[in-house]
Amino acid sequence: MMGAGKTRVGKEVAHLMRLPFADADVEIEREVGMKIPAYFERYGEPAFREVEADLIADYLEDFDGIFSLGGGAPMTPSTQDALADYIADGGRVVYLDADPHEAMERANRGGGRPMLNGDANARWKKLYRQRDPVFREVANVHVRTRRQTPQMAARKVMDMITERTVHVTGAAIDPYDVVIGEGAMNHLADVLGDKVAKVALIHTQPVQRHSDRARTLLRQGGYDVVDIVVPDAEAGKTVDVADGVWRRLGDEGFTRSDAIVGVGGGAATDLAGFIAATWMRGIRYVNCPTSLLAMVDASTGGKTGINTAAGKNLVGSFYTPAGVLADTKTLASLPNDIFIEGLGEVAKSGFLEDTEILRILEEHADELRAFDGASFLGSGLEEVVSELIERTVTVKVHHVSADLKEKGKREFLNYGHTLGHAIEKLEHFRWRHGNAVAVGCVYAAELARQLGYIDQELVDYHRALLSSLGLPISWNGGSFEDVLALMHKDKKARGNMLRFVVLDGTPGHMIHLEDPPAEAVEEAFRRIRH
Ligand SMILES: NC(=O)c1ccc[n+]([C@@H]2O[C@H](COP(=O)([O-])OP(=O)(O)OC[C@H]3O[C@@H](n4cnc5c(N)ncnc54)[C@H](O)[C@@H]3O)[C@@H](O)[C@H]2O)c1
Ligand SMILES: O=C(O)C(=O)C[C@@H](O)[C@H](O)[C@H](O)COP(=O)(O)O
Repeated sequence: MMGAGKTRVGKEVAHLMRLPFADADVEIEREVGMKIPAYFERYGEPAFREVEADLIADYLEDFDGIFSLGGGAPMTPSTQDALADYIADGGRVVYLDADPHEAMERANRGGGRPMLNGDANARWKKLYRQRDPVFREVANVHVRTRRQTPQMAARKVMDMITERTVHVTGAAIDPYDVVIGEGAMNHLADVLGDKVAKVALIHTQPVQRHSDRARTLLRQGGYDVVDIVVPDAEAGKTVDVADGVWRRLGDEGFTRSDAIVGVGGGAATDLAGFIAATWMRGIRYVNCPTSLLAMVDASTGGKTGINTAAGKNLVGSFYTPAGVLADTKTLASLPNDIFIEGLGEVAKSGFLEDTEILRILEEHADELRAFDGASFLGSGLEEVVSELIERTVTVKVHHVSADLKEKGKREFLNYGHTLGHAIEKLEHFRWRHGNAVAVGCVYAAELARQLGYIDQELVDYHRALLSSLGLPISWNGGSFEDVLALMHKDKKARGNMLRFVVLDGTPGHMIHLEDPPAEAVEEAFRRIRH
């Protein structure tokens, strides 16, 4: 809208992002050789809109930078089409949604606006009623800037236009988005919506500073926040901890109009999702993953659960979140070893579907292995990691969308997990999940080679890639008998039949392997012991 600060904020964004800036009105005045009010006076609005639409079409084609449009421009149908094409090509169209009173006041102060001739405030309000729904429709980024300085608004715009979003949909899934980027957590209130009253913020102690931020955002959004700190890592994924949280929800009077927000690594988001799935048979929840592994895998797809004496993740439910906000700012506090662990699931997704992931991992192995949260934000590595998160989540979403309840295709996401979960259990969860999965992928590759599905070169490639990332490729813990017993309890097993997922030929081609010969299962195990 007029007075929203498009030029001022646009210039700030351009400055922050070191991009050129152009203002449609300034460019039109240059082109027609006169001021816009004079042009309106002489030729009328329709002629002006024509010039404007042509100029905008040219800029959308050729200009790489931040381009500020006049408030009336998106009302022209040809400009709406041009903006839709621009978005289809990956562009961002930002609706800068300012406080109406502030915008009106600014618009009047400037003067020289032909659209506000007469009673300026009444004209502004009328235009707002006409334009607001159109702006919402044509923009793919909606930035609310109430009570923000131009610098704050610019920072918010920059964060939001550099975000990546993966949309999740499919049979029996209420569609939701996985938003990846610095500041993604700012969407919390938008995702929870205005029907929710109370929010239980479930998190662990090591991510306190991130849950503090979530709490502030929730309170600003008008929610009543109940802070629930759970034991860290796998110690939080137990029935006793779940019981403690259920009691707390009962004491606080949580009903079906309330919600859960999970902040933390995969263990915390698995537990938070499980609580949401079970409390009153299901309430709304949003995940804010803070570890790489939780961002690329655990927070999305709706597998929620806890561990029991019988094994890892054996109790749980498929229960889809309302949204996932993977705020890369949180990675600044992530220790190096936990970051590297997350690369285990990233590599897994490369093997199973997206070979570009493997290429990126190879190219950036040294930087990834040396990850340091303190220097991560704003570094070149942040862009690489954001792309890896987006690609890995996309692989996950392909499988989840096609098969939420894991009847077939989704099982491919379990590459490396049949042995991986057994290792975790036998190591009493002192081994991190992603590390166990890395060894599990080498095991699955060895098994596939035993049975002639892949060649030695691909097995060697597994070892070379995973170790270049700092991931383990062998395990010398429990006995084969112990491992075998646990692999029989894997959720892919049927009756007494072991089932695995393995590669067939090359990365990107997964198959189910049912009841493989016992000698091959054991020989592959021998080969991961060094
Ligand atoms: N539901 C699923 O689809 C799915 C998928 C993959 C893994 N998982 C589960 O996820 C868990 C593994 O997740 P994980 O690797 O995140 O482990 P985790 O949750 O145990 O987190 C590892 C450690 O990192 C800390 N941490 C997390 N983010 C941090 C941050 N930004 N700064 C500082 N410390 C931080 C945690 O508090 C914890 O101490 C396992 O339980 C696994 O079974 C679930
Ligand atoms: O989402 C899935 O499906 C997966 O299998 C993803 C795995 O990477 C993840 O570790 C999951 O938690 C494993 O689930 P489980 O059913 O084998 O416990």
